[in-house]
Amino acid sequence: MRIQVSAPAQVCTDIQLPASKSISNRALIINALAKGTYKPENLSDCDDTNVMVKALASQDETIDIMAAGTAMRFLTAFLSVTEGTRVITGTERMQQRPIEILVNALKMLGAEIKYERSNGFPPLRISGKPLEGGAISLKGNVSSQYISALLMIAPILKNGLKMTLTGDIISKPYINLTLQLMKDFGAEAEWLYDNCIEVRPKPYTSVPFTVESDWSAASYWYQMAALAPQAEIQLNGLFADSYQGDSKVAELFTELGVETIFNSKGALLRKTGVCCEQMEYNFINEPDLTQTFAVTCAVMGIPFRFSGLHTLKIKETDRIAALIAELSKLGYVLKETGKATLYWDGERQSVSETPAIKTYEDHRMAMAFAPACLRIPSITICDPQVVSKSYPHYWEDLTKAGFSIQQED
Ligand SMILES: O=C(O)C1=C[C@@H](OP(=O)(O)O)[C@@H](O)[C@H](O)C1
Ligand SMILES: C=C(OP(=O)(O)O)C(=O)O
Repeated sequence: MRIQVSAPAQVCTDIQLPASKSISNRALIINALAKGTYKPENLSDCDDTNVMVKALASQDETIDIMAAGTAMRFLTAFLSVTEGTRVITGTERMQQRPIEILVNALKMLGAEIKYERSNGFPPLRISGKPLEGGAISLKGNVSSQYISALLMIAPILKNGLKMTLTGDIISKPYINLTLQLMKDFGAEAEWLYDNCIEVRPKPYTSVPFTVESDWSAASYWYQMAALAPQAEIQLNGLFADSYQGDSKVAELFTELGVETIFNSKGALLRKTGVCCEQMEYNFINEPDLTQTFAVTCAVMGIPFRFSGLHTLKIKETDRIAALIAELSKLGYVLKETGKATLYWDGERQSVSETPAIKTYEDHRMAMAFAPACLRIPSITICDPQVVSKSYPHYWEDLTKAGFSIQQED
């Protein structure tokens, strides 16, 4: 299926964003480990959270988490300390996303995990049992989800956990998000040094918990505010003092002419008309914002240099290759250096007459490219249903904001 998206003359709207899937999935795991009496409130209704809810409720031998990286990694650790033998699997792409660093760390702690197909990749067969804990060391430069997964089970390990991370730590705000939620549920967990975290053996306590709106989802509305000739967008459920690292988007978009005014309902986005001439940023802490900024800058004609993109190749798709391929259809020639950097120096080429943007089973490709129609007559997005991974009502929200969405054959 494909849709053709075209833009309204201005974007003035009030949007209830989806809840954060990162927070939802952490709250669900921690609440299960706390044997919680309260159910976390305002859970996301996206695919990645739905698979987690289902996995935690089901007694089936096989758990299919589809495309949800957090569910795969968090449940691998959770099942290692939960009685019973289960097989955990996911989509074809999930079976290509590495998990060896996490599996090896869990095995060092005594876990029983076997690869069902290829070494280093899901599906996994896990036989859960109580683990002792202790000191481990693992790479911190591949996915922070491995670290979050280990941290969340640490309070219930007999000796707690002392974790040393090697290499440059990537996606650190997500590790801090995990520590924050753990503490909200009564855990004692702290950074001891820049590369070492200690978690005491102290069981979680069940507490009422409400999930915030998703700042990564908010980024597409910032994009619309930057690209629209006129815009005033109210995003509900966001907080200035957020748990999420992607709240950095508010500061970053000031460079692209959007200011944020926090109010009792959330954040109000307004145009300032003041933009930078070029943008340089290291996305090591906010990898999920890269597509938003690459598309926005290109379409605004702002050359950019984005570094710290090591992890983009192992996400829902190779996001660097996908950005280069799809932005070329809109006439922008992006280049990649060997050093995990993607840049655009202003080079243009002829535009496809009817650009149809492929989404490669990646929700963020669909969500980041659709707003480009604010600067071109219309854009076609292939397989638009991918947005359900994190933002199921994205197209409904665009329609509410005045965009026209036509299904193509
Ligand atoms: O812990 C999390 O909730 C996430 C961590 C990040 O992954 P990496 O740590 O693999 O970069 C991010 O890209 C993902 O969307 C969500
Ligand atoms: C990378 C992402 O998700 P995950 O790794 O959890 O599949 C994402 O949502 O952009």
